[in-house]
Amino acid sequence: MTEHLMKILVVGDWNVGKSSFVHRYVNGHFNKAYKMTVGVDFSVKLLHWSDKEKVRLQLWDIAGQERFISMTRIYYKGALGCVVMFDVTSSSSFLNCRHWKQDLDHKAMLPNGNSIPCILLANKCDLAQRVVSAESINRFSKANGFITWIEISVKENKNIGEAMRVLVQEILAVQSSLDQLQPKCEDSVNIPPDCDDHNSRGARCC
Ligand SMILES: Nc1nc2c(ncn2[C@@H]2O[C@H](COP(=O)(O)OP(=O)(O)OP(=O)(O)O)[C@@H](O)[C@H]2O)c(=O)[nH]1
Repeated sequence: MTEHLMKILVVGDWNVGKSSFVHRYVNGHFNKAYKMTVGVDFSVKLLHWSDKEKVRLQLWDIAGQERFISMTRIYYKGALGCVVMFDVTSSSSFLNCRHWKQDLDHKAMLPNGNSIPCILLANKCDLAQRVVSAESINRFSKANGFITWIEISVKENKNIGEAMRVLVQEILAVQSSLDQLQPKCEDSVNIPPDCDDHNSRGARCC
């Protein structure tokens, strides 16, 4: 059985439902009351991905309030994937997703320099007073390098597991293509015969 460990960030403006999303996904409950995140909260979820694979997700729920944002560079280190969330009843939370995505791309990247896989989640679709259209989300998602976007309702438990499955699937695909880029023993540069273990400049493969 192989176990993959994945650090996943959950970012977006304050009050869009990030903590509720993580709580729903990990514990299966919804809390109506708003409790502001201070700094960062962590949760872990174990997925039985297939007969041969488990995925241990480390979810980093980053506070959306402006005054906590200066710490995020440290939080982003080692992340393999990201959820950017907004509230469909708040146009400013949607517009700020550009900032969250750009910030992510500056602070976290794959070993080959590419952006880490990131999904855009449109939360609170249970509410009637939505102000962000599907068409503009679609355009925005494509223009800003998201894997895709999905409409969710944490309150009504709509598309929560599905959205995370799409993200995990993409992370596994990206990680597997990166593994294939790693030099294998037979592909590596031959070490001259006079190089031995004491030569600190000699690159060794296995
Ligand atoms: N109607 C509705 N309300 C929701 C939904 N998801 C979250 N909420 C409510 O939105 C409010 C904010 O949710 P939080 O999860 O605390 O928001 P947050 O993004 O973590 O906020 P910060 O911790 O400040 O970054 C709470 O009152 C939730 O109950 C949803 O799908 N539908």
